[in-house]
Amino acid sequence: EKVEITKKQQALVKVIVDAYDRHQIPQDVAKKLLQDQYSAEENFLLLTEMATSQVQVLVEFTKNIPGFLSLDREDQIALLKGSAVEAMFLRSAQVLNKKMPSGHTEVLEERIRKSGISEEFITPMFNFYKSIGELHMVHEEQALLTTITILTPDRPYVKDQLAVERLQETILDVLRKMCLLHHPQDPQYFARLLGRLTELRTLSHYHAEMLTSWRVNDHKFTPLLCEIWDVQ
Ligand SMILES: CC(C)c1onc(-c2c(Cl)cccc2Cl)c1COc1ccc2c(ccn2Cc2cccc(C(=O)O)c2)c1
Repeated sequence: EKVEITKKQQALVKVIVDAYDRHQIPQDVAKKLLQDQYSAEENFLLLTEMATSQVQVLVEFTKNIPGFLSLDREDQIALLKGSAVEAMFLRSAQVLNKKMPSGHTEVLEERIRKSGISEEFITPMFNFYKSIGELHMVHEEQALLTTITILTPDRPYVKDQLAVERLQETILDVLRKMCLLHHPQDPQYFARLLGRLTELRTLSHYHAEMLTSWRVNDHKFTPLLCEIWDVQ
C-alpha cells in the first residue's frame, strides 16, 4: 500500500535528526584517538574520556526528543540511566561502521580491543558492530533507532510507563514507514532493526560485567559515569 509520512511526522524526524547531528564528540577528544599511546591503561583512559563525552552528548540529544521534557522528572533520569549504554553501543557501532575520517575507525577498534575488556565481551561486541553495519541504516533510521532505545518504557524505576510508551509508539510508527520507504526490497527490514534492540539488551548485561571486571582491576571512572552507571 502507499506509504505516506505525514507533515507532522516529517517535522518530528527533522527535530530528532537535527539534534542527533548537532551532538558530536568534541574534535579534541576524537583527535586524541590518533595521538595518545597504545597501552591498555592509555586506551582505558581515552575510552573513559570518550564515554563521558558521549554521555554529555546523549543528555543534550535526549532533551530535544519531542515530549521527553514533559515526562516526570525522575522518569527522565530513569530513562537516561537505563538506556545510556545501549545508546552508546549504537553510537559507537555507527561510528565504527561509518569509516570515520583518517583511519579513526581502526584506531578506535584497536583501543577498544586493548583496554582490558575480556575476550568473552569483545566477541559479542564486535559481532553487534558487524550486524549493525550489515543493515546499512540510513541516517534518519540511526537517529530514530537511538530515540526508540531511549524511550523504552520498561526500564528500571520508570513510574509512568504509559507516557513513555505513547512517545515511543509515535517514533516507532514513523520509523516503520521510513523503513518501507528506504528499503522497499526488504519488507522485514523494520523487524530486523527492532531485533537489534534485543541484542542491545544482551550487550548491556555484558557491559555491567565489564564494569565489574574493570573495577576489580582498580580502574577509575569519571563522576558522570559513576552516576549514570551506579558504580563506586
Ligand atoms: C568507560 C569506558 C572505558 C567505556 O566503558 N564502556 C564503554 C563502551 C564500549 Cl568499550 C563500547 C560501547 C559502548 C560503551 Cl559505553 C566505554 C567506552 O565508551 C565509548 C567509547 C567510544 C565511543 C562511545 C560512543 C561513541 N564512541 C566513538 C566515537 C568516536 C568519535 C566520534 C564519535 C561521535 O559521536 O562523533 C563517537 C562510547
